[in-house]
Amino acid sequence: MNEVIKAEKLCKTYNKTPAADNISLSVKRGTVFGLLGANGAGKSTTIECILGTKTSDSGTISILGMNPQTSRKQLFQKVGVQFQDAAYQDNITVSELCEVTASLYQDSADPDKLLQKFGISGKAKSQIKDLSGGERQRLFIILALIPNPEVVFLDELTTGLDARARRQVWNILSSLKEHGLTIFLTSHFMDEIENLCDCICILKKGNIIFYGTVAEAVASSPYEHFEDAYLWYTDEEELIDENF
Ligand SMILES: Nc1ncnc2c1ncn2[C@@H]1O[C@H](COP(=O)(O)OP(=O)(O)OP(=O)(O)O)[C@@H](O)[C@H]1O
Repeated sequence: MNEVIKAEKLCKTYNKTPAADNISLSVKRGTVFGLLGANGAGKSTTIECILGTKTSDSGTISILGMNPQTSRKQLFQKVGVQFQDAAYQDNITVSELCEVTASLYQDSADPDKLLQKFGISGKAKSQIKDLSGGERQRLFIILALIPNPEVVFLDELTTGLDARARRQVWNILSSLKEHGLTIFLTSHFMDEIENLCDCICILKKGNIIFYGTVAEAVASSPYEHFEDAYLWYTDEEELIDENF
């Protein structure tokens, strides 16, 4: 099956305000899909509806050919999710958390190898509360990869990582993609999007305002650089100008 994620006419409203308004998207196996938009544009809402952790008001969703609402157990084994601000017991160590996570899956990856790959094997015995922001962020990506997932959702992928760690994460994800992993990510860093994404979708107030490749986004804008084009699509440039 080539189409790993398919959402059609997805709608979700909070107190009569649409957070996702008629969202349709499709993600092919072994590709990286980037969902972009300013704070509050509707990215998390869309992801949560796709994952089935939020119920959409209308529309249809399928992941790996399954309905996320009715096939939660099967999907749990095949879908990895990186949580932001996940609430973990603070006095648990990195290796304990990895082991507990691995025990939930039938075919888990070796946590020690992942810790090594992401450069935090030296922190295996550290408690979660003692990790730096960047180390926590890397740990959250590792936890999402422990299920050996077919598709992984990475929310604000490298927020808090230093330049070297970001490059390292990009390289690891590119190599996992080469091995067939499908990646659905959000990020506020346009260099990251340019580097990783095969296809992007830009949201504004719950609506899709651009869908296609980074090159197409630039070509359909008055700008030469993707970040300028992105700000143009989202009107963030105007907001910045107004503030000065
Ligand atoms: N549970 C909720 N109840 C009411 N409004 C909500 C709820 N969750 C989100 N919203 C609103 O829906 C809109 C979309 O929020 P969402 O979290 O999906 O945006 P986002 O693009 O993920 O933002 P960010 O980049 O800041 O994480 C926002 O206006 C937000 O305030």
